[in-house]
Formats: sequence, structure tokens, C-alpha cells
Amino acid sequence: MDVHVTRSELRGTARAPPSKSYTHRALLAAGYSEGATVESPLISADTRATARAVTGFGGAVGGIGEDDDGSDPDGDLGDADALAVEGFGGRPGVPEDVIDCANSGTTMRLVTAAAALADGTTVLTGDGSLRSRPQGPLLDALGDLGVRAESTRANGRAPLVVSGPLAGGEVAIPGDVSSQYVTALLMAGAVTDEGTEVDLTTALKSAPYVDITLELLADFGVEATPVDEAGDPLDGAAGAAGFSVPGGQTYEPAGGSYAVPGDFSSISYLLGAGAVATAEGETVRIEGARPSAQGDAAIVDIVEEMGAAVDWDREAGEIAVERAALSGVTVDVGDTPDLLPTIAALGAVADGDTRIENCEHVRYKETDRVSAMAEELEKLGAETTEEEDVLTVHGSESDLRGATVDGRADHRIVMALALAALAAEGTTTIRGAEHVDVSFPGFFETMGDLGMDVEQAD
Ligand SMILES: O=C(O)C1=C[C@@H](OP(=O)(O)O)[C@@H](O)[C@H](O)C1
Ligand SMILES: C=C(OP(=O)(O)O)C(=O)O
Repeated sequence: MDVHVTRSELRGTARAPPSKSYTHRALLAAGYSEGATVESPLISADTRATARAVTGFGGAVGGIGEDDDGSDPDGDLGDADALAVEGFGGRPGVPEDVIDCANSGTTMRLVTAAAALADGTTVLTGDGSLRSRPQGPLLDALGDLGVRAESTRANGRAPLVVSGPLAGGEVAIPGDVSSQYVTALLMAGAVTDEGTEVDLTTALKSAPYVDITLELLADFGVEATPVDEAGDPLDGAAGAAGFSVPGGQTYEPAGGSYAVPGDFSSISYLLGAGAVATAEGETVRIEGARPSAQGDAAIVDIVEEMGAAVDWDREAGEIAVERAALSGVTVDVGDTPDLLPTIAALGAVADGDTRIENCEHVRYKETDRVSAMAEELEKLGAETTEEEDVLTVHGSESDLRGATVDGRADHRIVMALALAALAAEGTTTIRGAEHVDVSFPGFFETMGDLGMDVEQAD
């Protein structure tokens, strides 16, 4: 689907969708438990994939509040306020069918390790994008732990075949490809007989995502500890040399339920849009912005450093932003890869250079987001310089004007380009707009409600 976005001015209030990262983990943790309720979950294409996996392992996921009578007649979880998860009690069964992880890297990594616990064989696949993403380090780690874990094409990519059971043990893995491997091993390690020690062979990138995992595990009563070189415990994943998770643990959230916070990666588009396009004398407000372990909350400081007036009331979970003339910044995205498309789009609108450093791992996402943003922003008239690990957007050289751009079948590229389109002269057509359903269903309706001039076409 194409959307046509014409330069426009914004005002009003929008609610951030619930966090994709927390929802994936909460659904799987509830699966590992005897059963739990996940309140205010993100229901999107990616989190549906994790729900399917939980069902495949012998659990069940149902929508609460779907219909007036509380039933979910079409079973799509579409309008659920909460999800009732029947768990498989730490012992995933062998799925009856292939697990389709669709476009979701988080699902594939977390579910591969869960599948290793089953006494039998699980097959995992996904769409063309997911089948091109790296799974080799996780397969090798599971192999070292005695599990048969293979790529059918022997290229470290899905389709994957995993035959357990996994008993636990000590394993080494790189930290600079995906933090999701660590999350996967910690979540599964807690229900192994022996527990798991994960040693990092390279420094951890995307570390705040492991902090999200540790926070959620603690909320489900599961102990896991980051450790330094000497094996001493650390407070968080940043700078960790490894992780230790005792086996034989039970997943059980306090009170039987877990509430998902708002999503700061999604908030980045709303906040960025507010910074570039709020009407004179008006404010854009974003609700659902309570503090959590999400590294992507850094977008608040980044937008402020670029010159926008931002006020974050942490207790109320509300951010207010006003438009300003933005200036370029230098940002290290080692911890916050999902912010790259947003920062690049803001950089195209800002005056001066925006240098996005430490971004090599952003090339392993739904698409190579470093190249995708460089190339698509150039179509809008921006100048960019791409290096392996650095993307520079030369804002002052940029004169943004509407054009047809390709969302690369990647939700974050689509949403970031929409942000740039708000500031580009005339109308921008964005191809593949339907992919926002991966993390922010209703994104264009939300933007339309704020005043974006947007037309959806087939
Ligand atoms: O664990 C998670 O929820 C995620 C971890 C990050 O991936 P990497 O750890 O592969 O960088 C992030 O990019 C992704 O959107 C979500
Ligand atoms: C990279 C992302 O997710 P995943 O790795 O789960 O596909 C994302 O949401 O930007």
C-alpha cells in the first residue's frame, strides 16, 4: 500500500502503543509459566508471531475484552485489552507444525532457544527478510550446549531445525551481532536442569534490551545476573562480560499478571514529528511514556539536544514537544539501534551535520537500515555519507522536497520517512506503508489525528 504525505502542521495528543520488546518477552514468559495475564499488550504482526509460538509449544493465547461478552470470535486478538496465556509450565512441547516467525527477529531468536528445551524437533521459518538475518551465533551456542541446531541451507539463516532437549551449561557467544541471542539463552536457561552461564566473546551491543529482559525476568520471579570479568555481579547489562542464570526456576508474575509499558521506539516517531511539524504556538503531547528499562527513551534527550522544547513528566507518563529549528548532533546508537531511522530523518530536517556512530549492527535488521535511510533520504533531496559504522546526514545541504520513496518492507523505514515527509515541500509517496503493522498498527491514523495530511491508496 502507498501513502501520500503532504507537508502539514500538527497539534493535539497521541497515545504511544505498548512496547513490542516487553510484549514478546511477557508472552513467552507467560508461556514458560503455568499461565498468566498480559495486560495492555502490543497486538501487532510481530507479537502475534510470538503468540503463535507459545501456542505451538502447547500453550494458548486468548484475547480478553475482545467482544462485549469477552470472547474473541475471530481469534485474531485484534482489539484485546489483555491476553490470557495458558502456559506450558517450563516444558515446551514439540510443535505440530512449522513455527512461522513472519518478520520478527525477536520471535525467531527467543523461540529458537525455547524450542531447544523440547524433547523433539522444531522447525522455524519466516518471511524473506527474516530468512536473510543472522542466526549462526545462536545456533552455534545451542550446538555447543549439546542441542542439534541447524540452518537448512547451512548458511546460518532460517529455515532452522532445532532438536532438544537442552540441559544447560556454559557457553560463549559474541555480543555484537544481536543481544537477542543473550535474551533467548537467559529465558530458556532458567528452566533448564543445570542453569546457563553465557560468556560474551565481544562487547555487548543493544545492551538495554538485555536490561529489559532482566527487568521482566525479575517481575516473573526469575533470577538472572550480569557479571564482570571476575564473575562479580553487576547492576545491569552494560559492560557485562557474561550472564548467569540458575536452572530449575519457575516463571510466575506477582498477582498472576504483567502490565506492558509504552514503546519508546514508537514514541520516537511521534516525538520527532512534533519537533519538526508542530503548529506555531501549539504542542504535541504523547501519552503512555512511563520510564522503564528501554534504551530508546534516549530519544527524549536527543530531540532536546537538537533544539526542540521537550517536557517529559515521568510520573504522568506524558511528553510535550514544541517545534523548533533543529541543529545536527552526534549520536552513538550502539545501545539504541532502532533509533537510527528516526535520527537520520531528523538529521535531514536539521541544520548542520548529524553523525550517527556505532551503527554497524543496524545493518542486520529487517533491512540494512543504514543504506536504506541514506538512499531514501537522498531521494527526498538530502545529502548523506555512508561508512560501515557511521551514517552522516548533511542537514544544511539538504533541501527536502516530496518524492516517491520505498519503505523497504520495513516498519521503521516507513515511519521515519513519514517524519521526513512532514517537512518536505509538496507531497511524498511512501511505498509499503502497511508494514507499520509490525510494531505500530494504526500509525498513519494516529498521525492523521494529529493533523498529518495523509492519504492511503492501494
Ligand atoms: O530484544 C529486543 O526486543 C530487540 C533487540 C534489538 O535487536 P538487537 O539486539 O539484534 O540489536 C532491537 O533492534 C529489536 O528491535 C528488539
Ligand atoms: C529489529 C526489530 O525487531 P526484530 O529484531 O524483532 O525483527 C525492530 O523492531 O526494529
